[in-house]
Amino acid sequence: MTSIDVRDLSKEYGGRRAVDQLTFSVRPGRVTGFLGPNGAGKSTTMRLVLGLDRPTSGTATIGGHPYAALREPLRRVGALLDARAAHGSRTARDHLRALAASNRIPDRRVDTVLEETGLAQVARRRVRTYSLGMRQRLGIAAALLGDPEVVLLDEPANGLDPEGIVWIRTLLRRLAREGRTVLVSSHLMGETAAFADHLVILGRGRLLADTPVQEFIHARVRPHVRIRTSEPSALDDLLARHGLDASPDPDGSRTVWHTRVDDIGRLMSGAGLPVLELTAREATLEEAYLDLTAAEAEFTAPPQEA
Ligand SMILES: Nc1ncnc2c1ncn2[C@@H]1O[C@H](COP(=O)(O)OP(=O)(O)OP(=O)(O)O)[C@@H](O)[C@H]1O
Repeated sequence: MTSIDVRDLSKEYGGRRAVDQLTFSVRPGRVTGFLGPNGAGKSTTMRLVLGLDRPTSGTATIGGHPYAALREPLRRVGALLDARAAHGSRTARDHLRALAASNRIPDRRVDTVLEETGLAQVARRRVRTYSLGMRQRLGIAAALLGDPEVVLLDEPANGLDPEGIVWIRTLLRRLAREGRTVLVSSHLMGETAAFADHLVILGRGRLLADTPVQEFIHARVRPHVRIRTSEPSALDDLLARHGLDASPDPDGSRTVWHTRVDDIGRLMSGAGLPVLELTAREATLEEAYLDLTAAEAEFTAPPQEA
């Protein structure tokens, strides 16, 4: 089983730290979502892992070895960094065949990944005629070509239509189920929550969180229930009597924190209060992420202009 291990990794560009003393591991058999605001250092970290850039200090290894030391790297690690990387004048099929030939990957893999990424019907068209979503699929096809144990994808859902987004989610889940190590950056919180088991979150080049998705959400967002009744003041009295923390919403409903619909429902029916609405609010990854990044902004000085 192959992990990605990042240890004390730093990268400076002209004295500015894009990646700052980063340490984390990406484990096999799960999808790790790689999150952080624009400029947080996600792409730089991926490039360092892939040996496309040299660290200022620290190490990034795959299965204990730097990428540059891997034999037949495409058979070990597949990556999508920039969907524009393919030559526009080539057909998708020729692009993949050239990649396969230079990495001693059997030609039959080309047809397999074209099928897998839904490009088989358009494989003989030149890449320059492709939409962004089709290029994205081609980049993913190239990443999967060597049947690698480790897959790194930088914003793979970029440009995909709703059907493509469902497809990528299913693909990522399958890759993890097959025991592969999958690191995926994204700005789409709803999507990340749908495909990721684990999160690594960066802010200004530093590690902010390395945690299972569910633990992260539950630690940062309180569960709550929304209630609407025709007798709001009686409801307020009832909630206060039971020591429940409630806040009024603009439409007259109440949000009650740290509680469940079953408990509130029982309480209201016991008190004979009419229930017009009673809804459990599931905490979302977006809420938890925004809570983390807001806390981070509060405790970090703004960057100095040069
Ligand atoms: N080749 C480079 N030369 C100079 N600065 C760079 C270079 N590559 C990245 N940076 C800087 O490093 C920082 C991190 O950028 P990076 O692209 O890694 O962030 P990111 O988290 O991937 O952002 P996004 O979500 O916008 O893709 C940014 O301030 C960026 O301007």
